[in-house]
Amino acid sequence: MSGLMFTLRSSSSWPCSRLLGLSSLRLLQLSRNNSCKMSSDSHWLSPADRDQLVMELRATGWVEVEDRNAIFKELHFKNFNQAFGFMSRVALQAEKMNHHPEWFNVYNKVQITLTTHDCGGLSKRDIKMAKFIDKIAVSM
Ligand SMILES: C[C@H](O)[C@H](O)[C@H]1CNC2=NC(N)=NC(=O)C2=N1
Repeated sequence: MSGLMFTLRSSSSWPCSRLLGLSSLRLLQLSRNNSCKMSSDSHWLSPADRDQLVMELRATGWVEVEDRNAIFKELHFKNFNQAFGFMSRVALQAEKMNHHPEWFNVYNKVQITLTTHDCGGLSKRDIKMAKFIDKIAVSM
């Protein structure tokens, strides 16, 4: 079924989102989810796939972020050199995938949060990046 396409002309006092009864955040989420699902590489995760894959990542120390559709892990290395070397490897992979972590480093610790901003939540890219991170971390 083709989507209903229409143009809303907002009056000076009523922005479009109010006319639809939708908050602007919800509109943003809907548009992002659509762009994620419609993206040519279809990285969108079904709820069932998401739950299964996140459960597998829990086994290697990933946890779900409470108020976000994201996953988090804290990694510890022998020293800063090793931590930074790890981050360099992940950075190259992030550029290759065009998918970048949210991360924080202090000395030998690296805290990583993965989510797909274009989708407003987890996508297959996050799973792929998490598995890459786990692989590199054990090789350091
Ligand atoms: C313009 C650029 O391609 C996009 O912003 C890419 C870059 N890296 C990204 N990284 C992550 N984690 N999520 C994204 O949606 C994303 N989008």
